[in-house]
Amino acid sequence: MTPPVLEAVRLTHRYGRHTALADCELSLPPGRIVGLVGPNGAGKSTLLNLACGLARPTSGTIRVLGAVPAADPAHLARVGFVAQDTPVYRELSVAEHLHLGERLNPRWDGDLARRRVDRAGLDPRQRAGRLSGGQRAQLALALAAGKRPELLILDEPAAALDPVARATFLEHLVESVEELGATALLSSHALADVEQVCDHLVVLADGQVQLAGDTAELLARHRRILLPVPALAQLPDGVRVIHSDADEAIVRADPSLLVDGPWQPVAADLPEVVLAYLTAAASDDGTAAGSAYGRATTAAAITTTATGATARTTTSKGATR
Ligand SMILES: Nc1ncnc2c1ncn2[C@@H]1O[C@H](COP(=O)(O)OP(=O)(O)OP(=O)(O)O)[C@@H](O)[C@H]1O
Repeated sequence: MTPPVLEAVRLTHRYGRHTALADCELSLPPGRIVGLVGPNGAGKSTLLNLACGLARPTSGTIRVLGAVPAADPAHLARVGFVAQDTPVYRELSVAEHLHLGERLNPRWDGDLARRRVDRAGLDPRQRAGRLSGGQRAQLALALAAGKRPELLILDEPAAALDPVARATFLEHLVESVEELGATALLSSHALADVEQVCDHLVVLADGQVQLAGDTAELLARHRRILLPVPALAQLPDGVRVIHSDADEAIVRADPSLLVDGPWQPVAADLPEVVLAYLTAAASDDGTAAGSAYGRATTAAAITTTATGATARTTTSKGATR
């Protein structure tokens, strides 16, 4: 069996008394574009920082490409990281960034980095401080790709971009990952982006993994069922209601279990499945996230369209896990 690119076992990280990740179990297969989604404060950046070796677990373990993250310079060279807000050196030109990349990275592929810069239409003489947000993100992506990483980690790289810049960035990201033959792990609040480019999904909430798997498989295992509420009680064993409201539910089940009954199963899309898990997680705990306020912010923090329109969301009534 191919070894996982990232493996977390009982991974826990605390900031003082605050637990950001609690006993996380995760195993990411290679060759995927993995979407990491969850509301604000879910622990996404913490997980990505641990994967890059920028932080150490409080307890439990995380292994990346078979070793402790940032175990040595050779391991560091195998992981590319695009941090939140895609930081660059404002005073340096695009060409100087590429030169710096060459000086700092033993596996540097100057041709690839230049090709990415050309493809993004960046002027090598332009200072990074004068680039637009979209151009800065493209430069950060070119620099990360130039390392020829086996794992490319990106923390909400497109969050501040307008819809066109975001679509272009995602297109270039997919091209880069294909060219490198790498795995990418990408955190995002935009479910439409994740639906568009990711073939593996991790849903994180309350510092724990709520759902993980290849998107095609997850969609095959979930259905939206339209039903009169009393019919919930008639669902056969093996059907797990993730979330329900007055007249419909998102369930996890082998579709063959749903063939007979007073319900009507229809395909669920990725945003519907994600929102069902997040709403269920928000209503399960006793924190602000479980309150009406928490549910509202959960839904608002997760947008489903590239233009930021908020998804149809449901109440948490009747959720079972
Ligand atoms: N340096 C820190 N010191 C104390 N608490 C922190 C620190 N960094 C993060 N936290 C807390 O840990 C939790 C997880 O934060 P994290 O940034 O990992 O979440 P996130 O899912 O990336 O959120 P967002 O989507 O808002 O970026 C939050 O409650 C946050 O307030």
